[in-house]
Amino acid sequence: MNAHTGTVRGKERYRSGVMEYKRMGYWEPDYVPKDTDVIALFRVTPQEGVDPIEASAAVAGESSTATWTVVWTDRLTAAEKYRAKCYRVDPVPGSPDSYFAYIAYDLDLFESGSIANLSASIIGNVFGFKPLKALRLEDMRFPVAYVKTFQGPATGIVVERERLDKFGRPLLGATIKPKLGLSGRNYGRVVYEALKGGLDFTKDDENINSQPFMHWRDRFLYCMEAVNRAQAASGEVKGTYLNITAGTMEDMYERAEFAKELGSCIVMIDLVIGYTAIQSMAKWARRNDMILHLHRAGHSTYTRQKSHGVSFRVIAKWMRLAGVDHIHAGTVVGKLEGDPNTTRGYYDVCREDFNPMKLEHGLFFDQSWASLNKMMPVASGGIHAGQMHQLLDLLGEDVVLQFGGGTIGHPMGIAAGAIANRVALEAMILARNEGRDYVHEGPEILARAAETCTPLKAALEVWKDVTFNYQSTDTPDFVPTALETV
Ligand SMILES: O=C(COP(=O)(O)O)[C@H](O)[C@H](O)COP(=O)(O)O
Ligand SMILES: [Mg+2]
Repeated sequence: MNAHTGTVRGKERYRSGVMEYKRMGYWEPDYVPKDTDVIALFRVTPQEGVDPIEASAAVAGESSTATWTVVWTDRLTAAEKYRAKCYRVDPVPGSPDSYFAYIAYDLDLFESGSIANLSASIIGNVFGFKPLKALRLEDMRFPVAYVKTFQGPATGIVVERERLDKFGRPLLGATIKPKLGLSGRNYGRVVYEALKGGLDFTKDDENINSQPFMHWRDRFLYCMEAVNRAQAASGEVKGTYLNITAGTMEDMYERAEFAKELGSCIVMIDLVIGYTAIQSMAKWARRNDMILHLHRAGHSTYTRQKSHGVSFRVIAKWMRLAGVDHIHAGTVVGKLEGDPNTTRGYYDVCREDFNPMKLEHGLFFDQSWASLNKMMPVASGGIHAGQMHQLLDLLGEDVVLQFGGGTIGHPMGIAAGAIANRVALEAMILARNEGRDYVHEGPEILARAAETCTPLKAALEVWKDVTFNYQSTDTPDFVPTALETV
């Protein structure tokens, strides 16, 4: 036995019976993670009376090689290597019942290029484990050797901008509303008005697939007619995310092929199709020069609560590996959950070559992306033209700003809604480029632009009081404090 860790070794280790996970070798406080290890950080809330170290070692055990009892067949394997090692357990600041457990996994535990395999290990069983009251996967660090086994975003931000011929500003989009019920022809009219008015993209909603009121082929045909007409009218490249989500892979491929045949530059999938389907579509998108938009439909069922589930930063990392080009990543100011600091961390995962550890943004590890393409984050959900200065400040330039209600709900019509958003954006970009303090002067810059743009004036008037100021549920655990000097 190792006196320091309590790990049992030799013949005793494999005596039949039940042994604590920490004694079986899943707790190794002296372990220094290798550059090639995958690392996972869990927020562990043990049941009352359960030792946090044992609870964390159990997570390491059950997410790698262990079961509830000693098995002699371990001896037929390189068990010491394959065992995941919990090497650090820290109390969570301000939360006396939970602990951050750092667990290292040898690279050989994972199949190359498979999110399904990775997630089956890391989140496969452990979330239902009885000694734990709750468990959350907060963050992961992937070694370069593993990152390189994935394709990464099919197109990437740089090539997307080149294909669209749009530079130096965020892209503008809109989700077609109402979400359900429009016929193909009326749907196409909304797309046309929004694109002709000045948006770059329109988008199917997450639950628009092929319903009795509008079969998918009708939607694709009318939408692409709208795109082509709007391109001709504006002289700009336009796109509409045709949602190819369907009940089977065969149906998805059929829809994707039809979108391509009609000349679409972009297709869309929902997160609910599953990791393997997402990776298949990313490969299809790469082969077919298509931008791949991902709507994170369903994510809040497991990402929103801090004590249990999977942080969206982990989903964002998995999706960059899996190879989507666009990912919904939050708006901060809109109608859906999004703490500014936590959201900033997601955006960094999408857009940086290298993420330095930044606890105040929820990033627990340095992460190199090894030249994988960057993902374009998409800000969508309850945003409007009056927030343009905040959106530019909080989310930056490489982002799609998507105004669904904030385009289609405009009192003067859909095209006017699009004009309002485009003029607000261009006024703000101009102010930024002129070096003005556009964050503080934002309302004034918008009001000035509205003097010569009636649609913007109407948008500012109708949505002037709309804010969504609620408490965030997913805030970082660490805040920077000023260093005291004497
Ligand atoms: O339909 C919308 C937004 O419509 P609107 O612009 O009218 O509010 C999107 O599905 C949500 O933004 C998704 O949320 P998230 O982007 O956070 O995943
Ligand atoms: Mg939606």
